[in-house]
Amino acid sequence: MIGTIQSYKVECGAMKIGVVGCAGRMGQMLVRRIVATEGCELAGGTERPDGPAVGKDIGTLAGLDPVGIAVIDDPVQLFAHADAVIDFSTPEATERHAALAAQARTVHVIGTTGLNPGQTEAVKRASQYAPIVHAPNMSLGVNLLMVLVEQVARTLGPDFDIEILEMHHRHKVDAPSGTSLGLGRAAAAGRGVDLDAVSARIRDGHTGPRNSGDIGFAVMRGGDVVGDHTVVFAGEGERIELSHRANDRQIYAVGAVRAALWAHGQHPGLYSMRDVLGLG
Ligand SMILES: NC(=O)C1=CN([C@@H]2O[C@H](COP(=O)(O)OP(=O)(O)OC[C@H]3O[C@@H](n4cnc5c(N)ncnc54)[C@H](OP(=O)(O)O)[C@@H]3O)[C@@H](O)[C@H]2O)C=CC1
Ligand SMILES: O=C(O)C1=N[C@H](C(=O)O)C[C@H](O)C1
Repeated sequence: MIGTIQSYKVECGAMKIGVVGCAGRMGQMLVRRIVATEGCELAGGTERPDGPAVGKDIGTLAGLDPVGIAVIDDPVQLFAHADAVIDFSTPEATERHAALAAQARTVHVIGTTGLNPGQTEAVKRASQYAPIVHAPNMSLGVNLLMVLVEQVARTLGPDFDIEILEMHHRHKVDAPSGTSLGLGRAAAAGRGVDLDAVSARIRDGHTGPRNSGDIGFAVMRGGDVVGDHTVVFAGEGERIELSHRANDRQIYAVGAVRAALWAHGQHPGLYSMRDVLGLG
């Protein structure tokens, strides 16, 4: 185990927010956002044991001036010390972190995607003891898109086929994206069906015609694309497309810090960005 926690004070009485996976693409964004946000104080950050960032200054890693806090590899310390911990890491790490949040009664904001059903269930169990915000996408735009998709799916009904397309950068490891699956759940809710019963995630070879009522997914990976999502409603003679394009990861960090501030003082429970943003 390396390092100890010593907060970087922004202002007295500020909310102490820690970042697990603080050297990652999102981790660095989050560190910058916390330091820049009034009412927040950077509580520290972790990386996995033996990770190359352990022991380095968190601020320097995020492209800031040094903040005098070294990256540690012990999440127990971080969860005990922080008021909230933001987690954009891996499904395995997130499952362990949720148990620590429950133990320490610390707010846990989870952006990690690709959790399997067991890991999702573990997060749900942990939320009996701590406020947890879990969302596959923290941006205002995407969460609004989810509301619109549900409304459009409800209005159009089954005559319109629903297909969900996404493109992400070459480093992304899970597919379809958590956001695509969230959009699929929104469309399924609009239609009053269970997504698992209607989702078509792989098409290859002689597939036969499209099953009526399916919600289809298509995935592209390449370059440095931050995150593009389109929901297509294809009918006879016309097509509606609802799209969101992310140009900057900052939108996710803004949402995650907002979620941490919102969840502070909430009762234990599992919350979504719809709760945070008041989108119903
Ligand atoms: N909800 C949302 O709005 C968004 C969600 N995401 C999701 O966030 C997750 C992370 O994405 P991204 O930042 O691009 O990925 P990165 O791989 O860049 O970052 C993840 C970081 O977590 C670290 N990590 C791995 N295991 C542990 C551990 N046990 N303890 C602490 N840190 C650990 C990784 O270290 P190492 O590389 O050494 O393994 C890495 O630095 C993905 O699931 C992605 O889909 C992304 C953007 C927006
Ligand atoms: O890995 C990413 O980058 C992103 N992941 C999230 C997802 O899986 O939906 C959110 C966003 O699209 C970026």
